[in-house]
Amino acid sequence: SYPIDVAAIREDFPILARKVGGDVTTPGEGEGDTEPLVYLDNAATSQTPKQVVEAIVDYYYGYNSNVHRGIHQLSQEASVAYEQAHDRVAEFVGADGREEIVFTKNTTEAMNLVAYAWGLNELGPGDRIVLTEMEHHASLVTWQQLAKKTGAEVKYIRVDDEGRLDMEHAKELIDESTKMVSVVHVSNTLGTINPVDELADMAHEVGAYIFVDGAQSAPTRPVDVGDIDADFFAFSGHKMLGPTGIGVLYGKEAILEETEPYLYGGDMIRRVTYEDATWEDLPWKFEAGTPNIAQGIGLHAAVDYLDDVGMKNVQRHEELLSKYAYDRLSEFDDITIYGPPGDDRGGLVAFNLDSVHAHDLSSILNDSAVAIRAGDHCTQPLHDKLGAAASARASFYIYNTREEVDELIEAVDGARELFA
Ligand SMILES: Cc1ncc(COP(=O)(O)O)c(CN[C@@H](CS)C(=O)O)c1O
Repeated sequence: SYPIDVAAIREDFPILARKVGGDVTTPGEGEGDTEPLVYLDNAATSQTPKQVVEAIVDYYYGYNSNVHRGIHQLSQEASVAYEQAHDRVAEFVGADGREEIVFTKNTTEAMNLVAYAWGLNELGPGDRIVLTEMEHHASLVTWQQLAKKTGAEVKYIRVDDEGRLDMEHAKELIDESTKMVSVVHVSNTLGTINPVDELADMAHEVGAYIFVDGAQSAPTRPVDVGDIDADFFAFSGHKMLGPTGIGVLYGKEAILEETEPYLYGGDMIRRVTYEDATWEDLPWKFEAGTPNIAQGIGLHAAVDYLDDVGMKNVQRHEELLSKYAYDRLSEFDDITIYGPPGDDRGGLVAFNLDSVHAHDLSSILNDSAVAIRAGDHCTQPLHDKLGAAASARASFYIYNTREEVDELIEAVDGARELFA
């Protein structure tokens, strides 16, 4: 049975009562918007509950100020709130404390921070970076380009026909020359849930670090970075009920302590002379300039909201919806679904309807007020491997229902008839 009271949850998301189908040049519901929205693009970005918006409004109405600088009360209140947001996120992912939690713009920036603050100094010819064939461009392109700059080499763990990692191949690739293993926890295209704890052991056995891309896992299941033994773990606030403009890099304190910053400026320094500078304590050393304060406070509220729902309940809800969608899509022999079976995947299903290009399908579904994603989902090499220029993807979250999956199927049926 579904563990979440979706009707109650949906009350917290005004946008889910939206009607669509009208003019797109004027933002928000307007004339011609008559069809109730079915939002199934949560892997791209989730919706935002009132509680998060109100936390941000409270900040701007009540204690907006710059952090770590002013002595006046507003600045102290803003600083306390911003620091407590770090503490709350640390608790959410099982980090030891705020020293291990760097706020970034998003997952992409968190990846680049490690590549350029750690990788540029540590990697060179003869060193190996091990990725997987299912990596998102945020990690794949980042490490690929860093390898070009440093002379390191990149190797990709194979993905099998069911969309799972070939762990024998992983063992082969993760060798003594390996310095970094960067792997997506839950694939945003296949829905595959990777054995990141096993991969962490393999990396540590050869003295390498592991970077876990948690963009699709932190929002959708309990995460404990200690259990995984991740050296780095990244995720984005906008995929977990938070605002855009806030992401998180978790890093083991000892590693962050010995890593030089790569963005310089105010806030991240302790003492500056004309000759040199010394750095602020963690995590501030990695947060140069005025941070996204309101967004950090919004993320704090999002984490509180998710914890109230319960991450095990979030995971279960997603698994049930995803399996239901997988089973219903599997009823058709002209639909190709990518990734593992419906009972062994995260809360998303990427597929193609044989007779209809994914973009056309998405456009037709949009005509039925069903919002899904179509394209390569920032995994172009994976799509090349799948032999698909693009795919359609439905992705679910805590406010979606079985009835919405039925609407998806009905709209796909309609597209089939249109192109039959
Ligand atoms: C596994 C994974 N890793 C990194 C990112 C990047 O997150 P940012 O907040 O954009 O930095 C994403 C975001 N994937 C979106 C946009 S391509 C999707 O529709 O699938 C992701 O899914």
